[in-house]
Amino acid sequence: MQLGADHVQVRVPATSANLGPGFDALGLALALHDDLDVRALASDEVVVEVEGEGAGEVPDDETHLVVRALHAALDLAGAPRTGLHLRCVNRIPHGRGLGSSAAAVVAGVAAARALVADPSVLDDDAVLGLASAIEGHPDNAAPAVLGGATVAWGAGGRGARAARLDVHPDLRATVLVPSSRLATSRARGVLPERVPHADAAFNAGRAALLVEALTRRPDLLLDATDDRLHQAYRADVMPSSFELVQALRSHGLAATVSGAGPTVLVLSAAADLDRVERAADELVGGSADWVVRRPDVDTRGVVARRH
Ligand SMILES: Nc1ncnc2c1ncn2[C@@H]1O[C@H](COP(=O)(O)OP(=O)(O)O)[C@@H](O)[C@H]1O
Ligand SMILES: N[C@@H](CCOP(=O)(O)O)C(=O)O
Repeated sequence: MQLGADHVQVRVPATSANLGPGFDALGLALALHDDLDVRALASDEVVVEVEGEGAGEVPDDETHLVVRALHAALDLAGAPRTGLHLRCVNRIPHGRGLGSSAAAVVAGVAAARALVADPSVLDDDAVLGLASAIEGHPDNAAPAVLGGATVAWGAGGRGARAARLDVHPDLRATVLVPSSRLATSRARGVLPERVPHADAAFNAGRAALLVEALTRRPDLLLDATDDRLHQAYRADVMPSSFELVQALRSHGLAATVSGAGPTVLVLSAAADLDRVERAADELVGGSADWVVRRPDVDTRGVVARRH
């Protein structure tokens, strides 16, 4: 397989995984994007420039996450690894539970798909499978690839799979992003090996209800986002986020920890945005530790175009 282009641009969304009860399964794409400009070089040199989130922190060589994913995708497509000039404009905050690492991996794989002569060898299933294998979380990778809301699952030897849901046009997302970071690996490390059967049953029902709430009945969001499988276990490593989720829920708002935290996500109907804003203002308004944002739902997923 040869390359079919030497210059591509990629836009990839942030994602919020779990959405409460859908641990490791449900996710939502948010219109907060990283932009990448990728040029294949004739030499095997790798040059990485980063502006915005992660600048001065992430590697600037072939160990950079985007480059690693791009090279792995070229390998999968049977295309030669190439030198690269990668320029990233990053807006997704790192280590906050908004899927920055999944976005980086999906962007790298999508860039490879746009670079190779025959993109069909890397269809959406292959992109999702490879991205999940590299990053480990199909619940983030799936909405980053497909946009909208997604249900992801591991299909044994067939790798990760996902179904896309069209979210209700009235669904709105508000994120309360703290200044502190929490590595996903740390937040996974505090989870128990086993959970009570009753809690598993509780979450199965709520996750099923959440599909209905996301797509047809936003009025059900408060009940549908309740969870017993991960957030309480993680409270000690993100006490402020856990308290904030509880306080928002006591106001009747569908708040959850976003991904592995510490960002807090509030899902609501458009008509309830004023209530969300007032509660956020009451709870974190004026605090230098929290930024409140209201990204649209991203319906496209990753987009890559050749130049
Ligand atoms: N755009 C990016 N480019 C390079 N590395 C990235 C990028 N985004 C995330 N990473 C890596 O992933 C780490 C964050 O991953 P993780 O702990 O899973 O948090 P998140 O919830 O943001 O995905 C960063 O510290 C960085 O090492
Ligand atoms: N299901 C995972 C999701 C991790 O998302 P991230 O955005 O925090 O990386 C988990 O809850 O561990």
